[in-house]
Amino acid sequence: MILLTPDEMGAADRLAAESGIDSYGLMVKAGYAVAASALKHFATVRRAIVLAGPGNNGGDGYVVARALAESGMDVAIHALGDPDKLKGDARTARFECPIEPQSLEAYLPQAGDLVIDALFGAGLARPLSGAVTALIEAIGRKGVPVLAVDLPSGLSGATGAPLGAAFHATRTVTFMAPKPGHYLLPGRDLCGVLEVADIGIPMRIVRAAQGGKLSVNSPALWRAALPHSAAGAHKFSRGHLGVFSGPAGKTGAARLSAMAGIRCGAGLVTLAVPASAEAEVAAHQTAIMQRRLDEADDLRDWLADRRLSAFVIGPGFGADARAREFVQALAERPTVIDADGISAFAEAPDELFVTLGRFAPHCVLTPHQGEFSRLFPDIAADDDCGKVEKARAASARAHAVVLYKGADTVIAAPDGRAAINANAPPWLATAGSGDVLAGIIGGLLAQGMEAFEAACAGAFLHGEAGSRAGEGLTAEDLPGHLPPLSAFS
Ligand SMILES: NC(=O)C1=CN([C@@H]2O[C@H](COP(=O)(O)OP(=O)(O)OC[C@H]3O[C@@H](n4cnc5c(N)ncnc54)[C@H](OP(=O)(O)O)[C@@H]3O)[C@@H](O)[C@H]2O)[C@H](O)CC1
Ligand SMILES: [K+]
Repeated sequence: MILLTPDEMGAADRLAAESGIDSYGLMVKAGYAVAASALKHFATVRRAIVLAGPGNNGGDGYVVARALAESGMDVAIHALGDPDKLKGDARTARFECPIEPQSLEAYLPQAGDLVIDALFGAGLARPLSGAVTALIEAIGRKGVPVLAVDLPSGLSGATGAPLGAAFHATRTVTFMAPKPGHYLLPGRDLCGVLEVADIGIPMRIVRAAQGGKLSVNSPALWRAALPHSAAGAHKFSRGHLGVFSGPAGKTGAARLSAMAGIRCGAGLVTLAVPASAEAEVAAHQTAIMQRRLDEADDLRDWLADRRLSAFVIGPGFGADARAREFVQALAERPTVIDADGISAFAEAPDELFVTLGRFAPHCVLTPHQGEFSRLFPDIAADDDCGKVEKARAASARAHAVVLYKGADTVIAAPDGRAAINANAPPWLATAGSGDVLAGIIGGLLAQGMEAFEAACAGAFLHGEAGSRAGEGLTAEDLPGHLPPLSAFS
């Protein structure tokens, strides 16, 4: 599913106008779509209160008010600012609406109301005023449901972060394509249930306006890149994944990665284990192979085996000089660099970026927020930048695919492609869950998938496994609940 930033949506509007599509017609369709949603989902409310802002979002609100009044609903409009100053389509909408707007201050929220939030949408430019903030709080205290037009007012459609206060909507109706702010947190929560209404801008125009190659993560993005298992495939033709274990007492994380890698189809998985942990790992594994590997020299010997097609390093490994040395040796081949593999470079991130820059972008970095801040402190601290832009900037700098974890995981490639993952159930945030994710991606890389597609597919499969395992899952449950890849091809 395509995502458009508010700027790209503006470009789509302009392209639509240039191709002769009437912009007021779009506003009317937008308003009627919101009214239809109100009638369908809030049938029992006593009256609808349209809060209308000074721009085209407000214009949509006047159309909603007219449409609801035509259907027999009791409707009032409360306008922010002077309605006589409305311009263009919003002015037309105001004068085609038979209901005279009252002031915003005159609205006192009552139980039984439905608030239609048409204050600000794509044009929000600064935090909401104190008066609007107080009204949002009063509406919240009364428990009045809110249906937001395009975006809950106060929320940035670009970043998913509120500029100050913002409405917490019950539902949001947006137009043509969702915006990043509908999927990134906390925006996703502030939107409530999201509806996308077709207001008649042709898809060719929507696509032409989409500069940034951003989508919601779904099988459509990576289905064609999935490894297909030919009936007679030899185990080596399905790839060989190497996973690096930590020392004795710290082997669980790598074992989880290894299990996930074999479950998602890698032909062979070998755990590379320091001598101190050999007995511990051997006591746990059956299908996974094991190899003693202590020093970087042992690693270089192992790398002479060209059939090793991908690696996972980081889970439980230890964030030390040895981790740096291993990552530097592994970067020539597709490798998932997770956890300690990332933190090991906290003092010298450029060392990692220079190493990764020597090769094609076939590695995947999987930082959570803390690890991201360690590796990209300046990008992490840029409050003007949303999570998508942060992941993109990090990916370009690191010459690797970056999977920036969280309940709204973002995957970005150095060429600008990006996807927001939205299928993770809340209970997926549990100890060891990230180790499983690293193993899934490693398993897909080992089977020859490109890094961006493997990371997107990995995040999606991880979310699916979490949903299938259900609430109360532990990370051990996840590999066994991975759907077969054939379910998506
Ligand atoms: N194709 C579509 O998606 C269509 C969308 N429509 C709707 O149009 C809005 C976007 O309309 P726009 O006029 O660009 O922007 P807004 O209505 O969201 O807001 C702009 C006005 O608000 C003022 N502003 C901004 N922030 C604040 C604030 N914090 N406090 C007070 N005033 C604010 C801004 O004033 P400036 O001084 O900054 O210029 C503008 O006056 C989109 O969201 C859809 O709902 C079309 O109707 C149909 C096609
Ligand atoms: K709004």
